[in-house]
Amino acid sequence: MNYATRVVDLKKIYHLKGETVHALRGINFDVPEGDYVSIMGTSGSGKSTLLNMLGCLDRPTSGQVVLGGNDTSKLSDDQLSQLRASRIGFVFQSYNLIQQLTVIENIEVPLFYRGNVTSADHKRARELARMVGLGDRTGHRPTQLSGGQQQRVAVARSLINNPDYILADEPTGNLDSKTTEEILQLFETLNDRGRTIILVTHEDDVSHHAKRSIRLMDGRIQEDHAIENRRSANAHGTMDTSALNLA
Ligand SMILES: Nc1ncnc2c1ncn2[C@@H]1O[C@H](COP(=O)(O)OP(=O)(O)OP(=O)(O)O)[C@@H](O)[C@H]1O
Repeated sequence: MNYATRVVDLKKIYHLKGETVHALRGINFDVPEGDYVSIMGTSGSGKSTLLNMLGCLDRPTSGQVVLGGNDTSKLSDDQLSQLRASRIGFVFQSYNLIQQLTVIENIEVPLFYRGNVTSADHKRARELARMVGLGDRTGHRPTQLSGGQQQRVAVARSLINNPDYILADEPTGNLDSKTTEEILQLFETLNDRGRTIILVTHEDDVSHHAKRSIRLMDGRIQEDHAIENRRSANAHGTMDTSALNLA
């Protein structure tokens, strides 16, 4: 089996004003390619800390995050940034788009970390814009878009480098219920097409769209199980995903 990522005995200790905080106390799990995992847990259980490790944004105190066969703990900061830019797609609650850039330019942002942008890249960015239903908005700037449309730009941006997985941090936290369904439909369709998704949420409704749920408690995995009676967002979605096979 091929794995998008493997997490081995991951520990993170913070030292703050003489106090020691065990944020992660030995986390183990594998994410096979094509999985759709939701990570849940109460406030302070370690979700953000784990997300930072999965996104190679911070280093563990001990243990490993293995990404595409690379033990990330052995990489330099530069190698880690390179890996992050090329192998992980990020979607954040607050979209994190650049206000001065158009839809297409925002989708292309991760390419600049990689180096030159080719005409094939421009074509792919346009295909991704179309895929998320924004083919007629490519010249718009974020302020001219609704929250749901901005999040669609972020999803397209997360795919531009063909990442090993999409890491989504409360991606629907700022959206109303109808738009939440649209974004979840998009994730579902992406996952149906083989994309691996790891999503952090505190909402049961959102979690139930995933295939698998990992629940953290006090820095440990409390539960890791397949989701029965998965909820499908398709019934409510209005997004044109016909171009997905181009991605
Ligand atoms: N930079 C830091 N320095 C010190 N302690 C930290 C730091 N970041 C997190 N912690 C502590 O680590 C523990 C886990 O925090 P974390 O932010 O990972 O939890 P969380 O599950 O994401 O919480 P929330 O849902 O509230 O965002 C908490 O006790 C927190 O106070």
